[in-house]
Amino acid sequence: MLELRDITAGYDRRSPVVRGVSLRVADGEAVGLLGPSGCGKSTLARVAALLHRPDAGRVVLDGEVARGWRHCAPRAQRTAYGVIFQQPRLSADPRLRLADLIAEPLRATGRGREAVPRTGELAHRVGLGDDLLTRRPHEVSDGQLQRACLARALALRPRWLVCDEMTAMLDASTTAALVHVVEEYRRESGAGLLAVGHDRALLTRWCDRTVGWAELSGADTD
Ligand SMILES: Nc1ncnc2c1ncn2[C@@H]1O[C@H](COP(=O)(O)OP(=O)(O)OP(=O)(O)O)[C@@H](O)[C@H]1O
Repeated sequence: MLELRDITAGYDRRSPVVRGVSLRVADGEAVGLLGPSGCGKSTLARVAALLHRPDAGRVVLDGEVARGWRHCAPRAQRTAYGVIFQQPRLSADPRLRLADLIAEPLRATGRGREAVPRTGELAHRVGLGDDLLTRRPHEVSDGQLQRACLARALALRPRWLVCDEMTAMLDASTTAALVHVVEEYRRESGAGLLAVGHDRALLTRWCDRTVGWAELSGADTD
């Protein structure tokens, strides 16, 4: 279970963007979080993935209260997540070839020896041809780079996926392909999913249930 308990978070303690929000994602469940632009969905998603320390409240991951954030999170908790953001160019090191980008989490956790076979397998899973793996981010399209970012997110076989507007920049066929990859992975691994977005039709189709920001926060938006 991934639990967000009474989370207050933001960038200025005097005016938090997330106020007293609670949300649970059960093991293996896919929850869609809908809300208008700027309401705080990404901030909450980053808190859920231990990437942003909340001002108040708790994140409880598989029964354990999270006490560290970003690089200070315990490795077992950090590596329990695969996170995919809206803009792949902001989350990809421009110097890395796609193969190295995909293998980054393996190398960072001392599993570099698995990198070559796993990279091939992951690239195949997300539909990236071998010819693209030697290119750098500026030499591929947004959709191709997002495929690589999804492969990277799956590299450590996470128990939880957090997709923050993963498909917002993509066309319909790439969107369908990436959602399919996530669902295929979830079927075989039992991973849970928190998918954030503002496309109601997509999230309703994709997730077991969707919740609106207003239901979480009592705000009158959504
Ligand atoms: N690093 C930051 N520093 C200061 N304010 C920020 C920062 N990131 C986001 N904000 C502000 O926090 C609020 C919530 O932003 P957030 O990105 O969480 O919203 P969102 O619901 O995900 O929006 P969108 O759907 O447009 O991505 C916005 O008003 C935004 O301007």
